[in-house]
Amino acid sequence: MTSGGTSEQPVAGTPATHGNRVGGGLLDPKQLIRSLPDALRKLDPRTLWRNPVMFIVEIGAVFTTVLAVADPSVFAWAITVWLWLTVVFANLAEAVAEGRGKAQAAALRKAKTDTVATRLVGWTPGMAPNAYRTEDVPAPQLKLGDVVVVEAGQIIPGDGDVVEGIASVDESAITGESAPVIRESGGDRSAVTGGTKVLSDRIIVKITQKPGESFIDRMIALVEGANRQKTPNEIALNILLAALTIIFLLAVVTLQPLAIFSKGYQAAAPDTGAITDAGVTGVVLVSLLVCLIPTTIGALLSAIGIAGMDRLVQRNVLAMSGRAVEAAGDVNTLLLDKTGTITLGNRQASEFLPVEGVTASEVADAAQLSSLADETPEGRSIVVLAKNEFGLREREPGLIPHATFVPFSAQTRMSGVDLTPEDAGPAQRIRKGAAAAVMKWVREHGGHPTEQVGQMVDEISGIGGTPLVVAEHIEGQVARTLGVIHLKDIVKTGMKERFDEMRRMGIRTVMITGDNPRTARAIADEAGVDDFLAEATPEDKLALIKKEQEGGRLVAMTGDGTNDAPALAQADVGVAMNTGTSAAKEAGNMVDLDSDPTKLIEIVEIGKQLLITRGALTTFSIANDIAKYFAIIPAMFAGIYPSLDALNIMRLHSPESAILSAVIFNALIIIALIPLALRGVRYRPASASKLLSRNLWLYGLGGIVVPFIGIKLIDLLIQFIPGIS
Ligand SMILES: Nc1ncnc2c1ncn2[C@@H]1O[C@H](COP(=O)(O)OP(=O)(O)OP(=O)(O)O)[C@@H](O)[C@H]1O
Ligand SMILES: [K+]
Ligand SMILES: [Mg+2]
Repeated sequence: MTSGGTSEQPVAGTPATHGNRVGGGLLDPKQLIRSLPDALRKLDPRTLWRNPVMFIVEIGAVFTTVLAVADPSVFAWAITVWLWLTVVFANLAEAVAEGRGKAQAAALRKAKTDTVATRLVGWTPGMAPNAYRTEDVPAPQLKLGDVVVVEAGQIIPGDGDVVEGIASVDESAITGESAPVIRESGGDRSAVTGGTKVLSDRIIVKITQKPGESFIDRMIALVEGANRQKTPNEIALNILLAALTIIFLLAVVTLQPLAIFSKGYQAAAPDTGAITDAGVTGVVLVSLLVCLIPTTIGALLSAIGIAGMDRLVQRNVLAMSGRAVEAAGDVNTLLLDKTGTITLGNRQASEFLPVEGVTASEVADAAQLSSLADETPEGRSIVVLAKNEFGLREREPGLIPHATFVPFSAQTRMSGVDLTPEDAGPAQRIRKGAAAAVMKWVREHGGHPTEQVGQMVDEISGIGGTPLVVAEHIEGQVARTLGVIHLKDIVKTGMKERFDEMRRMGIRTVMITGDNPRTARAIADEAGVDDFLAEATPEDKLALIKKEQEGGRLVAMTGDGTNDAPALAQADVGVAMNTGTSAAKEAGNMVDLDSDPTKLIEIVEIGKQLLITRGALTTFSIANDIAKYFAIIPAMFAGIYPSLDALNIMRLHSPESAILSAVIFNALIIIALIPLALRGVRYRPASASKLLSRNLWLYGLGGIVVPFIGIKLIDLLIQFIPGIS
């Protein structure tokens, strides 16, 4: 059932005009307060142990609480309070990061209204509307493989693929984009999402979701961070942080005999709040430990990961795994398919070119006949052009007796029809498709494609068009080519600039297409990709990805078709277009709701930003801890070894105030860095080594200088607290 291909099809790639939830540089204090209950809940050791650094701080806080109760002092209680605050601040970072997805989850839940579906019983493709029965079932009861009909004004009851018809659909419930999109059977724009609304026409949809596993369900879980798992990189960093924690634990423990020995050796030295004849007090030991272990990055690590995912959601990209986001940051090669990705994708027939001895009308007639059951946009456009230019009637496929339609496949790269006339005349077979495929078919049936066909094919290819050769084989004769159909497709605007940007980021772009090498070259040149692969079958795409992945290189791929699915699954970053087929969406590890293939540039940027932010804050955290070491130790021991006084460059008020200041600074720096962790370090295209050295300087040096200033300022303030010596 062809509904005509003349409908205006919106251009994929219009960026979503989502509400700006990013916020400015500063953290809204209200956000902190709102997330406080969640942060307190996260104090539960059963959840906190997953974060080894903060878990140690919590154990330390429990320990100093016991000590402060047993032997109360202003100092002991002040330290205890600030240790607990350290853990709460860390939890707060994570809770705030998670909280940002909550509003969106609530909006998505609203889209999950329970509709009633009209299920078709005994339906087969091409069946007339009165040949099957319908029944009403509640949407949640739909099973995988059920077929439903959805008409204008109705909500689509579940995720699926359009198997018949074409409709405009309002997907704003999931994309936030109010412009309607076209969903149609046959092509690469067949997937529909439950909860979206059909605005016009009528479509038959085959349900592809299992009950309770809808796209919206998964989206909700995703934006809420419900099933977020640590990525391998995060786990590795956590192990490193845990190892550092153990090293510092040992360092602090060995400090004790040193302190006892020193105190005995320098018998004349007075007791201080930090060191007595019994050695360093428990409270001070814990404080030292907490200051030295990498609490800053330990507190912010998880928030950085969640924020990275969230930044993608804000760009209308759903990443199914954190690992994919990280991989995006390290991508070396980007593979894009041609039709619908680099070009607009509504390849339309524009001309029927006959070979000598054949009329254009004859080519049109054969082309139309062979396309009657062709549900691809190309096939439909051929039927429409033949009708408009030659007045050929649209023929219902069911009305032609003894016709067997041969559907298009990416492997054969042709489609057509086999006709057996009723009057027992010779059988006729018509094929149309990629030049190489059809010419091979002609030769296999005794024919010889003329040179003229080759010239026409080259001419169309040379200007970036897709030539479809039309051929016929009548029983008892040799096959012959009738002519060529010119399919026109347009390269999307702004592609060259985007690919230039990719090149600056160090990413190689490769276009892959099932089209012939000439067309491929013309489009590749116009779009400005680095390389291309033509006449690619799905297997070729997969093989290319595997080859690119050799030696540990990471490959990203965008695609929308079922024939892209194997490649999407193999790619390290597989971005499926939301408009694509369900198979493509299942295979990839990201879905772009805007169906904009150049979105990969932003995805790569966000991935890089995530990696850079994590690296920068790790550098800052470790530099920070080293600085604290030099702030506290001289202050502690200066009373015992007056000669150490030369090292005591910070001139802190007393050992006690030095330690308390360091603990307070250690806690406050977490809060101060939450906005940076959530927003991410700024990223501009540059080589990886340049970025690395720049960040080492900035965050390494900053990490050393900032605590000196911060601790000094806090020390100046707290010396006035009564009870602090
Ligand atoms: N409906 C059709 N009937 C016959 N031949 C077709 C049809 N659609 C496309 N073709 C031919 O088959 C070739 C391969 O199609 P395929 O969909 O695999 O790749 P493509 O659309 O050209 O490129 P891409 O991989 O970028 O989508 C096309 O280049 C075209 O020559
Ligand atoms: K620390
Ligand atoms: Mg295609």
